[in-house]
Amino acid sequence: MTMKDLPPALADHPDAARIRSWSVRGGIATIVADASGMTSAERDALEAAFRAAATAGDVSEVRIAMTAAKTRQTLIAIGSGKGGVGKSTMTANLAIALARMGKRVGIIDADIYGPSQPTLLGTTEKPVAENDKLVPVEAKGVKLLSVGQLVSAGTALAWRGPMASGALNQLVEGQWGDAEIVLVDLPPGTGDVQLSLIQKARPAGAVIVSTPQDLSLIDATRAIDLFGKTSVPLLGLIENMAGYQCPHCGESSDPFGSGGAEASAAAAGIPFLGRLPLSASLREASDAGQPPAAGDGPAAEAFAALARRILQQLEKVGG
Ligand SMILES: Nc1ncnc2c1ncn2[C@@H]1O[C@H](COP(=O)(O)OP(=O)(O)OP(=O)(O)O)[C@@H](O)[C@H]1O
Repeated sequence: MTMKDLPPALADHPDAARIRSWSVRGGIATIVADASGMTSAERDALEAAFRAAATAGDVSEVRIAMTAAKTRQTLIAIGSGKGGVGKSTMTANLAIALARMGKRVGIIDADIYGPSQPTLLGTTEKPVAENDKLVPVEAKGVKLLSVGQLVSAGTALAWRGPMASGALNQLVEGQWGDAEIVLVDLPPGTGDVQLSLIQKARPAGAVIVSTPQDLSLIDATRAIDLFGKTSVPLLGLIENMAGYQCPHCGESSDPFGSGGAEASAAAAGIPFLGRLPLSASLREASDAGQPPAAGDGPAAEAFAALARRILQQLEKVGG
């Protein structure tokens, strides 16, 4: 019996294209169907619908195997040498910008010192576990698993090496399903927690976020070294809080100097991906769970441009 012999009720099902093989022997029908990209509830519903549609005529028993081609996620680590440079804000907005470009995107918020992604994406939903794996929540079109969803910020802060690594593994090994790109918001710094997370997650590339001050750039160089030592390709450096445009007179100034990040990137031999200015409205919107990348102002365009450059670099390193 071939696919052409599908019973009419099965052939007419809107998801009939998912049927990979069909056979009947001794009154037992066997269906193999592709369940890629479906949630477990959708998968169960489809299995029940196929079973009902196949039970006709000589068929007294239906065996169904739902398979899912595992989407290989491309992980991109977002790191910084020091805290407070806007790494989490950047991660949330880049994820949304990538999603708006049609990518299926996830975020792993591994920042045990300040897991802020739930706030940035405006969600308080907690992930559930299915088959011992955490199922990411959806917010602003992005899948999210965060340390902040598992424990209080104070608890995470007190974690030491193995505990932190164990918890972070749970995030990495979550049910990322059809997500193509997963951004990993790393804890700031270059210690053991970062090292073991990088070794475990094996990101396809890393992006470093820095502010223009010399001290931040020195720390950024340490983060660059960390990825270099662990053989993770550096996709480039983003300069955040670069320059300030006065909301009253419109005049631009560079309180922390200008050109430092570009020079640091050049010295380290990595691409400079672009800059984002210091902006009170960006801070207010981000902290209120309204990422500007989801809107259509100049900030959304700036994040989209950074996201495009990241994809270009990713292609170059074969990620
Ligand atoms: N370009 C910007 N202009 C103004 N404020 C910004 C900008 N980028 C980030 N911020 C603000 O700076 C603060 C720190 O940002 P964020 O939490 O993203 O930094 P971080 O590097 O992830 O810090 P940590 O790793 O310590 O949690 C937040 O209040 C955020 O809204």
